[in-house]
Amino acid sequence: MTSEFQRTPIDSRSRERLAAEGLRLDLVDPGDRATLDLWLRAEARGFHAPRPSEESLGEQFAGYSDRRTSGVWDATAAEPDSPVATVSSWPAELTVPGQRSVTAWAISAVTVAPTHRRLGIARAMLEAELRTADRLGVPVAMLTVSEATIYGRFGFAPAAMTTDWRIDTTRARWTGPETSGRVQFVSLEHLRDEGLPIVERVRLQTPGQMEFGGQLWVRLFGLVGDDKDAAKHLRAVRFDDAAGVPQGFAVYRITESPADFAAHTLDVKFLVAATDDAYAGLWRFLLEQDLVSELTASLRPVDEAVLWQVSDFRAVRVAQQRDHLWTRILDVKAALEARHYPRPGRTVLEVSDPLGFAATRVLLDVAPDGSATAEPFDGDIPDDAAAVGLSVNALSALYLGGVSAVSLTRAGRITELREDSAVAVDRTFRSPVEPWLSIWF
Ligand SMILES: CC(=O)SCCNC(=O)CCNC(=O)[C@H](O)C(C)(C)COP(=O)(O)OP(=O)(O)OC[C@H]1O[C@@H](n2cnc3c(N)ncnc32)[C@H](O)[C@@H]1OP(=O)(O)O
Repeated sequence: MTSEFQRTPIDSRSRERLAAEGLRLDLVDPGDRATLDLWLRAEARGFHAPRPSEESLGEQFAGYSDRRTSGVWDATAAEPDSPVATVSSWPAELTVPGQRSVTAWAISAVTVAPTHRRLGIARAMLEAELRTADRLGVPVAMLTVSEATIYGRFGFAPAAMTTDWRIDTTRARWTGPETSGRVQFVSLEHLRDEGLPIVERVRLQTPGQMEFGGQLWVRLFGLVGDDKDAAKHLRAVRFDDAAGVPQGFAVYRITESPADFAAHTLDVKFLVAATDDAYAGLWRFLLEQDLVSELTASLRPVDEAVLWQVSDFRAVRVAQQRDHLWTRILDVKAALEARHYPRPGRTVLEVSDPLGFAATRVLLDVAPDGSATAEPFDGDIPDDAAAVGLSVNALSALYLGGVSAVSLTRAGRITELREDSAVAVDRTFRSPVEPWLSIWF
């Protein structure tokens, strides 16, 4: 059974634009295994990944049953049934400030074959995705990106950042709280079957987290696709509270140091904790492993609390900090009204959008309970309102509450239409919880 978003016809403007180049933009029927196999092979090639095995193709076929999958075909190619470009998308709940969520159009698997690059194929596919989401009434689009140079031109901006941490465990003595629960080993299969409810339980706590399951979930444990060899090295632990209720888990890999058997590296692949106790218990366990001298943890929050739970601040270093989740507002009113705001106030936002979706002027009016209305507004700026002009990119960067309006103003990305409005916008938009997304999609 396919859903409406999968059945919605392919965008006619992009289809016609590519047809004029002799190319066919089309949907892949999720039940058509042969076509999806060719699509998956093209996608793997597009990301310079190895050719997928038959087993992996079979597993991915199941995983794509709940996605909208599109491709571009060139009838003049040597193998005309193989797509020369791929993209897939689906609606997913994205957490926004105030422990709420908004439906967002997740876009993934954007590839164009090297033989067909820079002909405007990606632009046609991306614009088609945005128009399709808009037509379906989805107010925000989102993606995680291979390169930070591609998606700004389509109105996207980074809204949640991430940090890769590197910890010298010989210096990082535990000074955090004692916990009352216990950590125990579980199998990867156990986590696959039992772990997702814990992830779901905490999803609304952090802006930027998204609803996920299926392939994106099992992929974390290397239990699908051609990563099964690598999964042999993974270990999983679960934290149970004093009452025996599972409250978190971690998946990690230890790599032996060839030079020194007491200097292994522990790499944290995924860690989720529903309570502070679980967080402390899992981190302490990971930091106190014998024969390990270094811990690495990638795709973690920029404000990782473990920094404050060890004896030596400088034992914890940032290996890398970068953009991670990019968002793109399509419907300003619906997007802004979906989240909550930390304090009441009024703001006039003049939003520009070269692609048209979000070009508007609204009055954002935040009530004392943090809820807001964002009505189209063409009057004079009210005396008590802040007012700024900004692109849809800048508004999308602000959306999850992790990017500073003051910084964007200093950078020339926001124009104050009334003095000191940047500070006021910051007070309105900033989230007390730093946005973070814990997966790639
Ligand atoms: C959400 C995700 O899936 S992220 C993954 C993105 N995919 C990859 O990184 C896989 C490898 N790369 C590719 O497959 C392709 O090079 C793509 C998809 C990035 C671009 O496809 P193309 O069809 O060549 O892009 P297209 O010709 O439509 O270009 C669109 C615009 O983006 C620009 N652009 C395209 N690729 C890049 C790039 N890698 N870096 C910067 N700009 C780029 C073009 O200059 C063009 O700009 P303009 O329209 O403003 O003049």
